[in-house]
Amino acid sequence: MKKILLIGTGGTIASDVTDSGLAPELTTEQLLSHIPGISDICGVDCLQLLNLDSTNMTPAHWLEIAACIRDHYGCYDGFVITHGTDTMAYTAAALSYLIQGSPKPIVLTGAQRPIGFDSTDSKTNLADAFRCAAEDLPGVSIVFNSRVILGTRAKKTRSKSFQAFSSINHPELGVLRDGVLLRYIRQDCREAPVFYDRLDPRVALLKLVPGTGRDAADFLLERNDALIIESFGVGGLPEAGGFYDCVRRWMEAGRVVVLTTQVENEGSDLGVYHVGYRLKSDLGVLEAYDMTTEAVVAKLMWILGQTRRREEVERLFYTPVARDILWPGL
Ligand SMILES: NC(=O)C[C@H](N)C(=O)O
Repeated sequence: MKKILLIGTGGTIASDVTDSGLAPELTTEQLLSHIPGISDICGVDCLQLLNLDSTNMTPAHWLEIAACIRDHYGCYDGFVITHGTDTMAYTAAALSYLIQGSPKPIVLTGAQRPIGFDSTDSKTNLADAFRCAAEDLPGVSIVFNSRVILGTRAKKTRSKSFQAFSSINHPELGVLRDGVLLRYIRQDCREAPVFYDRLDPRVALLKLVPGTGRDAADFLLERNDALIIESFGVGGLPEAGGFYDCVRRWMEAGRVVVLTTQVENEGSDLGVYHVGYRLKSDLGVLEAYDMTTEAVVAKLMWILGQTRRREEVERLFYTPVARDILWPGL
């Protein structure tokens, strides 16, 4: 029987009612006690790493989770991480860069309703996560509402209903039907994973609204090593307001600027319109293409944790990791 390590980090799944709203209180042992049939699926050891609402999760916590998996990697066949849904897609992306090519499953799950509630998605999601962790499902994925989503492609697209996550610009890896995993795609993996233990958290995100001027970009670029600008449509920057000068100046000062889009599906294509064309051809900004913003954030933190050399940053950014970027022109 497969041996799985359950790593608890908090979230709604582990939450209980308090005077000031739901808060994570349950331990991993208490979570497991809600899945009486678990011994038919796999053997489980419990490890309580954190107990946080995922709003409080930081890049330092991502490093802690990755280090925990590295420390226990040899002793288990797979890993289940219970996590809040609000920032689960960021953690899944971060783990995809911090633990590359894992032949063993690293499965994140959580819930929209606490495990102790009469109506809850917690039990199904947790049992399904164990089923997946005990299968041949390499790499980092999110198992939620009977779907398996690649760690680099997940996005929380519903704040309340059970179908909380979507797979963006990539098919789902599989589905669970009556507790059986039907795997559509098997992620590539190596014989042994490559672990990383450094991130640069100085990565900021600016979402444009019509009329946004350069002040906000200047403010963020002064204080960070990279800025992701979520612009409109296939991408571009407003021609009024000094954005081009702002980006040029900060790139000359060594900052990394990435253009992406606020549109959820199909990604950027900066060369199409005049408002985007020069950004690439003259200034050399990077563009996200079909990557999720969550993956861009985590990838930049991972890259800048290793190097500041411009050509190396660019090479790593456009090199696919766990199918995070699949733009045909690359
Ligand atoms: N459904 C959830 O888990 C939401 C919770 N606020 C969290 O992200 O920790």
